[in-house]
Amino acid sequence: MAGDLLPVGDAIARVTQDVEPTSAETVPLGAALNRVLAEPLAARRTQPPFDVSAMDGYAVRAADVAALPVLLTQIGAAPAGHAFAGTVGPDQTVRIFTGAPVPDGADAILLQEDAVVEADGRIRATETVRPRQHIRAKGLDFVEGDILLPPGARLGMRQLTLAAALNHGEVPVRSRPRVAIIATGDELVAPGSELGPHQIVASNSFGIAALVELLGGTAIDLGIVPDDRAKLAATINRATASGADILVTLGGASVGEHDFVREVLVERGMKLDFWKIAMRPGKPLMFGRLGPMRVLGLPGNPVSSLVCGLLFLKPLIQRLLGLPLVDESEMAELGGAIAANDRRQDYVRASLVDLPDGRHIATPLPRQDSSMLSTFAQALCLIIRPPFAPEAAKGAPCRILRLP
Ligand SMILES: Nc1nc2c(c(=O)[nH]1)N[C@H]1C(S)=C(S)[C@@H](COP(=O)(O)OP(=O)(O)OC[C@H]3O[C@@H](n4cnc5c(N)ncnc54)[C@H](O)[C@@H]3O)O[C@H]1N2
Ligand code: MOO
Repeated sequence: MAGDLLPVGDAIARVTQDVEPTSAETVPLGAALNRVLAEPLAARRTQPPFDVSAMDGYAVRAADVAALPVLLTQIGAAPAGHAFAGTVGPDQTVRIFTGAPVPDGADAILLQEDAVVEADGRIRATETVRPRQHIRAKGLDFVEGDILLPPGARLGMRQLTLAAALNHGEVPVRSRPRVAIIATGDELVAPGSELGPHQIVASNSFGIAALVELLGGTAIDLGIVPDDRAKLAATINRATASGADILVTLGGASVGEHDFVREVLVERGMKLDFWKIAMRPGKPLMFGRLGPMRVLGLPGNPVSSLVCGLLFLKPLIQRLLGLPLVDESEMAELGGAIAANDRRQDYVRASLVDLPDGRHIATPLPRQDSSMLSTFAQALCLIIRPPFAPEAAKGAPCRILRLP
C-alpha cells in the first residue's frame, strides 16, 4: 500500500471533483482560435445554397450530349456570383464558371477541356456527359439548422473555418479559466538576470503559464515571492483579488522550515483537501480551496512542477472548460529494462520511437532526477509505473503518456 500517501488516481479525482464550467462569453471568430464552444453551433445557411458548377465549362442538358457529334448554341454566361436568368433549352448551352449557379434547364457541366468553339461561335462537344456531372447539389455540405459543432468543440483551424462557413461572425465560448501563479523561494531570480551567489533561475512559472495558455486559459503571473510569510500572504491576497479560478504555487511545499506555503494558505482561509501523494516526481503536491479558488501547490523541483501540472492542472482546466476527462495514456513497449518500483507511482522520463509496424518503443532516459530540465526537455513521453510494479524486461508492455 502507499501508506499515508494518496494514490494518484484519487488525487486527480479530488482535484477535478464538482467543477462548474466557467461562464460563456461571445467573441469575434477571429479571436476564437483554440477556444471551447459553450453552445452548439448550427448552420445559419445551406451550403451550397443552390446547385453549383464544380468546374469551368458549359451548362448543358445531359440528354443533348449523350452521344456525339453534338453542336450547341451558347445563349449566355454565368460567372460565379451571377446567375443566368433564362432557361437552357434543347441544343443550347450557357458558358459557366466554377462556383456559379447552374441555370434552369441544365443538368450537367461539359468540361471546357471537352469543348471546342467553332468558327460560327457554336460549341462542339468532344466528349459525352453524364447527368449531374460536375454539379454540386444544393445542401451537399450542410443544410440550414444542421448542428455541426457541439458544445465542448475546440475551435482549431478546421472548426474555425467551418464556423465561418456556417455564417457565424462571433461564437459563444467558455471564458478562459484564470490561473494565478506564484513562485516562492529566496533563491529565485527571473531569467536573464545577473545571478548573485547561491541564486537559481525561476523557470517553472514559464512552463506552467505555457501549459495554461496552450489549454485555453489565462495565466496571471504574480512573480517571485521570497520565503517571507507576510509577503506570501499579500501575494495570495492579490491572487484572490484577481478573480483567479485556480492559484498555482510553486515550491515551498515540502517539510523544510522555509516550506510554509501550505500554512500561510490555511491562515488565509484555505480548506486543505490533501497534501502528499504516492507519486514520483511530485510527492509533496498539495490541493485545497480558498473561497471559490482552487489551490494547487506544486513542488519546486522543475520536473515535479511540470509533471504535476500535466497530471492535475491540465484536467482541472479542462473541467473548467466543460470538457470531459479523457485518459490520454497509451500502450507501448519498453526499449530497455526497468527496475521494480516502490510505493510511489513513477513517471519515468523516456524517449519514444513510433515504428512503421505500429509499435511504440519507450526507452527510459538514464538520469531521472526531478531537478533535471535537460532530460525532461529531451524526453518524448513518461512511462507510468504503478506502485510496486515488478521489474520489467526490454520488450515488456508498458503504459505511457506523451509529453506536449
Ligand atoms: N526531508 C525531506 N525533504 C524533502 C522531501 C521530503 O519528503 N522530505 N521531499 C523532496 C521532494 S520529493 C521534493 S519534490 C522537494 C519539493 O520541495 P518544495 O516544493 O518545498 O520545493 P523547494 O524546496 O522550494 O524547491 C525545491 C527545488 O526546486 C527549486 N525551485 C523552486 N522553485 C523553483 C522555480 N520556480 N523555478 C525553478 N526552480 C525552482 C529550488 O531552488 C530547489 O532546488 O522537496 C524534497 N525535500
Ligand atoms: O517527488 Mo520530488 O517531486 O521527486 O522530487
